[in-house]
Amino acid sequence: MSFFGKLKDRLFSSSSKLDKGLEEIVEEGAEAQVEDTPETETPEQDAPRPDAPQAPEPAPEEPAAEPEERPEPSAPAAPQPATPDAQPPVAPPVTPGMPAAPVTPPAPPVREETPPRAEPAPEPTPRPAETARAPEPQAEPAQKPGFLGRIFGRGEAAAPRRELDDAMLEQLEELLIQSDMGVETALRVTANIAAGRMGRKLSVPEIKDLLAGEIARIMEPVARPMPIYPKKPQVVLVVGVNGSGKTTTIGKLASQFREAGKSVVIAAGDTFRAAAVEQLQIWGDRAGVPVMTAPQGTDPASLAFDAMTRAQAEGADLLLIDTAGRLQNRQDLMEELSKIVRVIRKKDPDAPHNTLLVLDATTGQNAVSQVEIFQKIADVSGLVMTKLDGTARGGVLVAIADRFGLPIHAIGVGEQIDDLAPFDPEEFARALTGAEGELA
Ligand SMILES: Nc1nc2c(ncn2[C@@H]2O[C@H](COP(=O)(O)OP(=O)(O)OP(=O)(O)O)[C@@H](O)[C@H]2O)c(=O)[nH]1
Repeated sequence: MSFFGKLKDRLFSSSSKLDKGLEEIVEEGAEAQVEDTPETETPEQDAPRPDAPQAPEPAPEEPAAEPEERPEPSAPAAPQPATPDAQPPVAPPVTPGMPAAPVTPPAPPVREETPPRAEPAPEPTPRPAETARAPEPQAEPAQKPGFLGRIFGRGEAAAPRRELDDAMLEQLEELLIQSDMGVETALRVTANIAAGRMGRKLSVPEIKDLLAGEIARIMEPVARPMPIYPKKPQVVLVVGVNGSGKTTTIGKLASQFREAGKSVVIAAGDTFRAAAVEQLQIWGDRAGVPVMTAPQGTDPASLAFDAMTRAQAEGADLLLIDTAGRLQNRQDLMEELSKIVRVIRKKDPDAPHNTLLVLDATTGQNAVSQVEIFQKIADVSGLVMTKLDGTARGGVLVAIADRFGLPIHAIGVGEQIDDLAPFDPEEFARALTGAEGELA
């Protein structure tokens, strides 16, 4: 099984939730009109056809309403020409399109870059929402006749279809909101799906493909591997609430970097919790990477300074610093993090070169407020979303991408050391929606 096949299998179970919801929505208004393909298989040039009588019968429950009252649909879910500028998000050996790294599998979800700091974090975050909106509505048929041929019925058998009207759009919005996609994003996605399709009859697989296309479009701009600089050591500060998966992610990253030929040092910066330090030591052993610890209660900044000194002395490529995640006392945490930063900057004014925020997908919308908070207390440069395996709440990543535009460097898809995968927007969109066809 290919890497991505495996990933898809393990990637969360949101699709089952969406699946069920979509089936209910379509079946609710579905006509048993199965053989009425003539109307649907040759969609006219995309002009909204609110009044177009679609099928001989039975009449749709509600006449398709004017699309105007929806948030302005800006992008037809027109087939994207595979985002010409989309870079392969990560550098796993099996990722198509990546320059075959000299290093062998599994390469870390990182990318070699030249300039130190300065640019990476605040990358001109084109609001993905904006980017997500395709420039202009274009006529679908002209772009993907094969896809439309399939979507609109040619030779397709008995999939129930429902005419796309306002009521159905509202239900779709609701479903997406329930899938943790957030209100704004859900509205935008459904508006884009509606563009040029009002009055058309859609089946569940078609809606999934459309949804997946919209989601992939939102996620593409943020799918970026962690930049790697020629700085020694490159300092990566790892932040996030307790239990989000920081320790595990540090272990997985350390292992991947090592396999990619980098020398790594880990600093166990959550010095107040003995258990956290022990866990990190276990992960360090697994990854074959030294873990610097300090007696319980030591000032984390002092440990970070020592770790920096050691990493510099040893010429280490990377220093991964774990931190505490006690948001209960935000002020303390903020001071602790700023002190760590102040201290390591004495050794390297550009450090930390990356500040990774680790988020737990199972917390749903809570992850959104964690991004907000950590952006305030730390200069977050990128995200890792953990526990996407087996949760039905992966939709929150779409909301986060749409709202914050922070790069998503990697995703956690299990508890084992190699369960850190590069973030692939299309794969993610398919897994989230259960889409199997060509993405619109
Ligand atoms: N299924 C799954 N479990 C994960 C993943 N990442 C981490 N976990 C589990 O989540 C739990 C918490 O992970 P930790 O790495 O200890 O989290 P932490 O943020 O370091 O937590 P503290 O040590 O309390 O600060 C552990 O049981 C991990 O095995 C993932 O991607 N998938």
